[in-house]
Amino acid sequence: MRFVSVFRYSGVAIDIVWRSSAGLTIAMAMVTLIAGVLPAAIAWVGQLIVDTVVTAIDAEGAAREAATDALLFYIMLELGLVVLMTGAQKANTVCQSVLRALLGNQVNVMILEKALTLELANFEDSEFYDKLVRARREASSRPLSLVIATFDLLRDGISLVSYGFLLFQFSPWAVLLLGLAGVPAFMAEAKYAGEAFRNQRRRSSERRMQIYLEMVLTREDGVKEVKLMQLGRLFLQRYVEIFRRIYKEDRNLVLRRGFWGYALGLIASVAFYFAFGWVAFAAVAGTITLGQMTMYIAVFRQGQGAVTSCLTSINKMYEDNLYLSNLTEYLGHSVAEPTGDKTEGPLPDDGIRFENVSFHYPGSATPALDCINLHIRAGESLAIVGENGSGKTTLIKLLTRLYTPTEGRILFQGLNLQDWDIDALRQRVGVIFQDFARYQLKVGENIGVGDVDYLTDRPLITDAAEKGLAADFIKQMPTDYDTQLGTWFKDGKELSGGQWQKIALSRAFMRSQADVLILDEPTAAIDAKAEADIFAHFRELTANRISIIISHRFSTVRIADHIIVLDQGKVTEQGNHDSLLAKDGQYATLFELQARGYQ
Ligand SMILES: Nc1ncnc2c1ncn2[C@@H]1O[C@H](COP(=O)(O)OP(=O)(O)OP(=O)(O)O)[C@@H](O)[C@H]1O
Repeated sequence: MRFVSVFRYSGVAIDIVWRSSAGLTIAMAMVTLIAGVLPAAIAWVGQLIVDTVVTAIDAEGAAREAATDALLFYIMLELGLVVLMTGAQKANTVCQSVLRALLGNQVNVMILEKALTLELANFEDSEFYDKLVRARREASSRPLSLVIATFDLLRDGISLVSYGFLLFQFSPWAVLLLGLAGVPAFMAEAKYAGEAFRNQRRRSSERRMQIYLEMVLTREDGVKEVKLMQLGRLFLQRYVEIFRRIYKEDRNLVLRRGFWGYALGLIASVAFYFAFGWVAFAAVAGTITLGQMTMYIAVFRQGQGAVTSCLTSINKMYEDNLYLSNLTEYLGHSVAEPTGDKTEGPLPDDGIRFENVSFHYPGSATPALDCINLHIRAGESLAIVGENGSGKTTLIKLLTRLYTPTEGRILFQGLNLQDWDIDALRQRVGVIFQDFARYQLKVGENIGVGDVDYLTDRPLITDAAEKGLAADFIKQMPTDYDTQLGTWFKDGKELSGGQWQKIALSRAFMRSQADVLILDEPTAAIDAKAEADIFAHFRELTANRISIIISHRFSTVRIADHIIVLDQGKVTEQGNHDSLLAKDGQYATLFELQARGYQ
């Protein structure tokens, strides 16, 4: 039955909460139990009070005195129970506040730890990425909210059972009436909450588009084009259209839900006044005392309140389940086995070999790389040229094991990349991609992250900055290497595109120990003179290492020992600059085109 599904993730949520703090979870469970039983106990003592008052009115002498003593005792008892009850409620709120902070952190850490184990491909999968973003967005509230709703449901369940127990003494039919009167509203709520839950799930991609449009319209990197190309109205219109579609569905649901909630709520009211009359006439007939009458009426009213409260909890649980299903799917995502434990290869001087390597991006029909065979010898510099989309960056991604070849294998020092310990492999390879990171950190840290072991090694960082030609402009910054970069944080300095590239290049120069250094079009925004200087440094640094450069500038490419031309994922030509010119093929054509442009 669908209703049972509201409990589906309660176990998961309780487990997460338990791991945040076992003590607080137990405390919350105890408090729930107390808060569940006490209302019935309070109603029961209320009955004793009224009956004792009636006895005291009728009694005289010693009997009256005994009755007033008893009355005093019951009032004190009632007071004690009420104090306990409010204490339990307060303790519950306190536990929730403390747990909220602990739990938010716990869930966020779980999400981020998982993110560290994921592959690049996961981040490029839109649905999966959406799960990650949504999991993070509501991490601090949802698991606790589900636990609270579950506990509230239990508390109301316990209250209902204890009310039932009291009512049973009046008549089993009254218990049945209390139960049955709530059923229609219960069923309707379960149905509509379920529908709302499924709607939300189905709309996930529309919501994602809205979030994306919000981002483009409000973030600094999108705003420039939005203004200049006058895209604001268009995007806003799309945003509103999505809202309208969603709103229409939601409005219909809210109207139906409201109507049935009212209609079925009437059944509960009729049932209550029927019970009222029944109990009152029983009191008039003398089958129950005045105290019992007050108690049964209170119990019936509170019982109906508990039923309503159960409905609210179920409703919340559906929403929270949506979140938890997202979180557990994300956390349960199976991660490819970390392969390999070797920290060096059998042939240290063998360099890198691609043997019949092909690669398809997930869901793509055409291969991004098609049967690549390549040998990069130790100490050799390689340049890769080719048109946009020819597969240059993909080749680097395979070499750094961000992806695994679909066919063939890549060997480094005579050992298949898959057999390398991933950390050992990445220690040996330094790479700066064209879409390098611009960390909103200090300048020194932005360079130091090139080798985290030397994150704060100022002499090394200064040296790397000199080689990357960043040192000059860093010296002119307010607090040189301690200057905050970017616009996100206070006193942050924004850099020009070329300056950011120089920072990224300096980061590459931190990797002075790496065996392979790769620059993927890192100099596009850098002026020609600076580029020549940087490559002179790069050559110096990589004299005995493998260096790989992807560039569209032939002035850079021509100095490489070996050049390959990629075209639609295939190596179409290879050799050095002179031999490729002599071949008079694609390389020669591209070279001439560029050279002519400079004339
Ligand atoms: N993450 C990805 N998912 C799916 N396809 C991709 C992905 N990245 C690249 N591709 C596709 O793979 C092919 C090769 O892309 P790649 O980025 O390797 O080209 P490139 O030669 O580096 O191009 P450029 O000179 O523009 O940087 C392209 O057809 C591209 O559409």
